[in-house]
Amino acid sequence: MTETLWPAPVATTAVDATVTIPGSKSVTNRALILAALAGEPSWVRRPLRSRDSQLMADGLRALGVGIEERVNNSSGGTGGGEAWRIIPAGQLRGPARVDVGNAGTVMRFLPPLAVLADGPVHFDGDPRSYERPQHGVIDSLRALGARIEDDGRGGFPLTVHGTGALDGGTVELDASSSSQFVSALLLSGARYNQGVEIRNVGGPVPSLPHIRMTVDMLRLAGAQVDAPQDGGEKDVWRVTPGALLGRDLVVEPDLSNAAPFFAAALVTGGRVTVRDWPKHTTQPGDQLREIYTRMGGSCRFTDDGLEFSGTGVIHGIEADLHDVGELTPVIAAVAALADSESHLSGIAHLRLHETDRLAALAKEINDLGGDVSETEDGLRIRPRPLHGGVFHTYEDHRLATAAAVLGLAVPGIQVENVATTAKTLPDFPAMWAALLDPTAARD
Ligand SMILES: O=C(O)C1=C[C@@H](OP(=O)(O)O)[C@@H](O)[C@H](O)C1
Ligand SMILES: C=C(OP(=O)(O)O)C(=O)O
Repeated sequence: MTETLWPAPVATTAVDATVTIPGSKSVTNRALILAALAGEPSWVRRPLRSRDSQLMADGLRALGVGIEERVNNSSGGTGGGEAWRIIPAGQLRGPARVDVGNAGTVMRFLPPLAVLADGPVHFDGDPRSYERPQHGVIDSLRALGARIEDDGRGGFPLTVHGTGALDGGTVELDASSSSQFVSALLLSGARYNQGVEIRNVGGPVPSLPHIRMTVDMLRLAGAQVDAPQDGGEKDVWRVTPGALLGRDLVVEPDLSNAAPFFAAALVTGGRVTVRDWPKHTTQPGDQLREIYTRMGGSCRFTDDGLEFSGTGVIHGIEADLHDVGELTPVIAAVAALADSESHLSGIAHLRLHETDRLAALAKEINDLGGDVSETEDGLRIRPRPLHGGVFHTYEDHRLATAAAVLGLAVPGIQVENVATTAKTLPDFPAMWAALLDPTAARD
């Protein structure tokens, strides 16, 4: 097979740009699920339009949900731009076929909703979807009363035999490999006859901010939720049965996708502003403010958004990224350009993400002359002078953006399959070019 290679542009001067980052994947896909389960239509404004959100929208459409994509709507409130009108199905329908791609949110969030369809829903996805853990969703749904046929190993392809309703109740699971198991059951749980109570009996759950996002969004849709974040029992989440309200929601920019753009400020000693950075958010990307500051940058809120400045000197970092694992690839790239060693921990679960991210980062950075080793639960990164070469991305959007960050400082990096960024950031190569072109960046 021939490789498609993208020459990562080198920064010849310090960047100085203001960037609009498309909507959050995690917020968009939760908003779509909650709108599909609501008792009335909803608006989702400034949604992310990417492979993962398109897969979610197509999956819901297959189940009978109406999703009208409108550009420049004038139906009021929050200004122009894109808005999706979501019309719940009344009765979700089967038979249906759903492609989950390699989208964790689609593969985990849709089966719990499909149990409410009135017929079989067949799920399949990319080869990697066969390897990513699904047991926390499938075994739990079975324990709550659902009939599911799988591949014999508890994963995709699988068929959920929807019967229009699910008893629900209490379920124990091991959510140490993905927070998405908990979010998935909570999101649909309000529509189960007895609601759902989820008890994690495994190790610590990663990505807790993403569960907070689920809880907050459920509450805003009118659901009653108990969660450890509010003093509830540790490792127990509960949603009471009830109708969900339609909402009019503006999706925040995807703060995790801001990671490479702020990294450009750090690496080049420049300045990048991300527009519309929320003052309060459950997105894990908000922790970039603290992490990149520890690495030598500084940030401040301006009238436009959040401005990050770098000096060109980057410090290594000791960081437990258990809560914010999806930031790891870009942080690892920045760390490889630092003036001292870094140790990233708490991220063993990244071996089960889009690819084995720990192995991939170590191999690809080392192939450029780096010195990265895998630890039991993370990476040790010792900065070395790097050289050009092909950086493989393993169909992982965040590997591609990490490679682009390295390319700012290291001439001759060729990124294989940069198009994989379309999972959450379809216009990445054009956005990156605009970042580096002062006239385009001053938009
Ligand atoms: O619920 C979500 O939207 C997400 C939860 C996290 O998954 P894990 O808990 O599997 O890491 C995160 O890494 C992923 O990018 C998005
Ligand atoms: C882990 C990620 O995605 P997914 O939703 O597919 O789990 C990610 O975006 O970094």
